Amino acid sequence: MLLRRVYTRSLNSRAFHDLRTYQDDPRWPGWQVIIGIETHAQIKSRRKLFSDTFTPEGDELPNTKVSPFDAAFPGTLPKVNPKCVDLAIRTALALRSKISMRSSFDRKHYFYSDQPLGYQITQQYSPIATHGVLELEMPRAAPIKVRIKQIQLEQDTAKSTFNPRLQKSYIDLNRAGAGLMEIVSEPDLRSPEEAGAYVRTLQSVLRAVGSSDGNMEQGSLRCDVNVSVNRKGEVPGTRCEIKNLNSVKYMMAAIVHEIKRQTQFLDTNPGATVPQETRGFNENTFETYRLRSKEDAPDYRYMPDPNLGVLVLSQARIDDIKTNLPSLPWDIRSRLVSKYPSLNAKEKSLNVLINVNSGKEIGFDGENSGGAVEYFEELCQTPVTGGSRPTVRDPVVLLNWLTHELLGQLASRKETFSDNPLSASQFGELVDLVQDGTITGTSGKHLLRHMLANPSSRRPREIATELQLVALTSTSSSQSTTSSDSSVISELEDLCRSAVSNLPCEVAALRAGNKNVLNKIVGYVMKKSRGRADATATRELVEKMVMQDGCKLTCDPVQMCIIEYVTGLGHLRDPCVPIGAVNEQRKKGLPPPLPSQTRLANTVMLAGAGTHIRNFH
Ligand SMILES: Nc1ncnc2c1ncn2[C@@H]1O[C@H](COP(=O)(O)OP(=O)(O)OP(=O)(O)O)[C@@H](O)[C@H]1O
Ligand SMILES: [Mg+2]
Ligand SMILES: [Mg+2]
Repeated sequence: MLLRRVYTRSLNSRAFHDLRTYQDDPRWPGWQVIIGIETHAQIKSRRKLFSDTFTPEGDELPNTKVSPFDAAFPGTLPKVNPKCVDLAIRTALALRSKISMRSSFDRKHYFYSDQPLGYQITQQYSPIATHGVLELEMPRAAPIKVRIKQIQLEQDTAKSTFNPRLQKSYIDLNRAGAGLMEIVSEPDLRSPEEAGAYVRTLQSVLRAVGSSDGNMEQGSLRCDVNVSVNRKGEVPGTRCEIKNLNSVKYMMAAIVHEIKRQTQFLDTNPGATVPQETRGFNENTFETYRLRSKEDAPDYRYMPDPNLGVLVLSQARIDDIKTNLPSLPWDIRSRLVSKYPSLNAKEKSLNVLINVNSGKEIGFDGENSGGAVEYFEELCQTPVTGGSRPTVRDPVVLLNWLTHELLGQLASRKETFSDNPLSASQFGELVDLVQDGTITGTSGKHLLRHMLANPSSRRPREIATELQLVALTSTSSSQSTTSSDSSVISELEDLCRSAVSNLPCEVAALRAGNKNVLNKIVGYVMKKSRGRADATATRELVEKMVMQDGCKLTCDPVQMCIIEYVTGLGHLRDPCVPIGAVNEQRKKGLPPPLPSQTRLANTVMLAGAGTHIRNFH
């Protein structure tokens, strides 16, 4: 009976074109662009959709994670994995969809070597969820609501690789039968940028609920993009579908090329419609190319899968999943911003934190502890370490250290947040040491590197002392008691004194009023102190030492001019030397020529005795 049911394709043709007001785009004036995206997300379930074989993680040998059912042995039967269903329900709830209490599976027939069964089991006609919404935050524009047409469960295919040298195709069945969710949007997107924002937002939702890695580079998220164009006020054009895009960048480039191709076609063929095609994208030329036309489109001969009954869900199961649904990115963001208003200006870093929290390397079957947001909140809630009175930590400083330094250093160690060996209390203390001036920012980074490489439960202050990272500072600029003891002060003074005597030209230029060279002198001290010197204290000390003789020119202006000239500081603008002559020497790798005595004398005369040399420049 069921087998005889005839299925017809039905495209949801709600009047989407009048949902959004037309906005002219200067890149293609007079044209409206309509985009709808089909996303295939690998479900992060420990086992496959219809067999109890483990889902491959990507690093196993080919054909080692295959059950007889995945290899389509006759007589084997599918059995729905409830974990995949639960994760699809989580996704549906996060996308505010209507969950179907009864859904069913169809066979979509096509014959290809990566499809051992000869058909894919999917939910084309009675999907697990429909009528969802995904809201996109757009920079400098109102948020956009994208309707989700449906979410369907389906099987992944095997992987085929072609060896052109041997002219052979290899099939790896590991991926065959792994669980996928196809998330189909309504055609509510109007530009490549909106399409990019849609995929990124969807990724963050999938990661937040733990239903998929959403990783395009590794193939756990793949997109088919449908694009059509129409002239302002006209009905939507025919869509072309660009298959299998594996990065947001390529997807946006494919859309741009497709818009240009379709508008050009309509301009040069008045009255014609764009032929409906399935297209591919060439990652080298950034162009789309024809794969097949509507006429050659396969007839999938959909039919209900007779081996799988109706998938019936209970309200209690849905309610239970809803109660335990992890926080969604936008809820986390608004909670953090309302708690710590200064974070409002740190949108990018907040996004990084929230994305990490959702965990790129999320656990199987939705076991996602995430934890980055929790870690951050613990940092913020703990008062500054060691103070006599409890002082509140600055959330902006903590967020910067967490997203830039901690995550950056973990990434350079090829590790992720879940590998972080520092407790919130250790990391917080490290930031406190930098904030109170006990160690410099550079030393803080060094200390962090050391603590990541040598995990222990030791306190950062103890390690900093052991590694001799305590900042070199002066009494006047020091805020911390520990760092202002006489030994560190005299060490800084010694370093500054040595800089002053080792950099005579820079010192002379500084005396002449060229404040820019101060950075060079401070840099010298920094280097010699291995980043321990406090920059402000060093600046103050150097200036004091250099200016001890007074800021006015004490030496002969001619001599000063030569010093400035020889050091190359500002010689390009030195009226003593013609620029052509300087460049000529430069090309030969030689120092600039000395000015003639007469020119020099004129220049010095122009400067006037006692005037700072910088006045020339
Ligand atoms: N005029 C249009 N312009 C751009 N996109 C459109 C237009 N009409 C529909 N779409 C989009 O095309 C997509 C159609 O996807 P759907 O899965 O329903 O069908 P399909 O592409 O025919 O099937 P398959 O899953 O086999 O690829 C949807 O994302 C929809 O929003
Ligand atoms: Mg589809
Ligand atoms: Mg499609």
